[in-house]
Amino acid sequence: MSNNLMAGKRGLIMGLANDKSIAWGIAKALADAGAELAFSFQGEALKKRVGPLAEQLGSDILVECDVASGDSIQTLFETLRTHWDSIDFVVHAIGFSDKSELRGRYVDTSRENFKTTMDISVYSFTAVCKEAAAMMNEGGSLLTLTYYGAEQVMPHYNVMGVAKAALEASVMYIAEDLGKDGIRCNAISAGPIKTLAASGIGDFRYIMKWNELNSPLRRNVTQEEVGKAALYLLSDLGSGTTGETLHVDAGYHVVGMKAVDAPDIDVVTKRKE
Ligand SMILES: NC(=O)c1ccc[n+]([C@@H]2O[C@H](COP(=O)([O-])OP(=O)(O)OC[C@H]3O[C@@H](n4cnc5c(N)ncnc54)[C@H](O)[C@@H]3O)[C@@H](O)[C@H]2O)c1
Repeated sequence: MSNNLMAGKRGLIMGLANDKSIAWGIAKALADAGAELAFSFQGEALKKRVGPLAEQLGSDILVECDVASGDSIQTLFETLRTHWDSIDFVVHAIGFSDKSELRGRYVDTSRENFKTTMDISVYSFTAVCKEAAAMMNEGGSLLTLTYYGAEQVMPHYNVMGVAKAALEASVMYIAEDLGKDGIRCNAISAGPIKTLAASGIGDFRYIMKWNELNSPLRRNVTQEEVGKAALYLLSDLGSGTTGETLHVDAGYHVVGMKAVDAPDIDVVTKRKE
């Protein structure tokens, strides 16, 4: 399904860990639409995974960046400037929390993990947007990834839910700050997808099954579907949209109660095992 929606556009993908990452679904859709891509990766250990994937999409700009460090974010953009004069888009597909706190009660969250979760999952997007905007012209587009746990309580999502609520609020404030320069800022609220980060969330299989049985489309979404929505928000198709959190969740966010045709989840789980 190739198209030219991103022809002539250059952008940075942050948060690619492997071919299950949401960032991979987005990167593929953008490359397919003609975008030129650069990738950042968290640490040396990930380089050997991210390198071959970037190569598959014709990219040879690979820069290490740990978003916990302001210097590292600055170095990333300085390095990008040595390759490109300007940038058209950034995808921020990064989140982190201590997985021992992604189960049990939110009320037990430690101060230390609260701060780390907010720093990596929320502040980093703001810091990245500031650096990216300085390299962007009118028409620039910034995108982050969020989850429904920001709006409603989801089992085990705990402090990540609080962080995603803050991230969605950041999207609105960034949209206002940068809108005057013709730069847009949006989020995609993706339904549950089996990735490395998701495997840290308690009972994730149960959450996936519940969504599959109860979302209006009666299935889960794929990385590719998130990629298509990202293409809309990052290309000129989305030129009138900013400050938005777009749900790509098979419609799950509109549901208020278990579907009448959804079987009892315990029965399903037992039948599978
Ligand atoms: N998988 C889901 O069900 C789901 C649903 C909605 C939203 N999201 C969000 O999508 C985004 C991408 O996650 P994913 O599910 O693709 O998992 P993933 O594990 O593939 O990606 C998470 C990425 O975050 C990066 N990261 C973590 N700490 C970092 C740091 N300090 N510096 C730089 N990078 C760091 C990791 O290196 C990894 O590449 C996250 O924000 C996640 O919360 C995921």
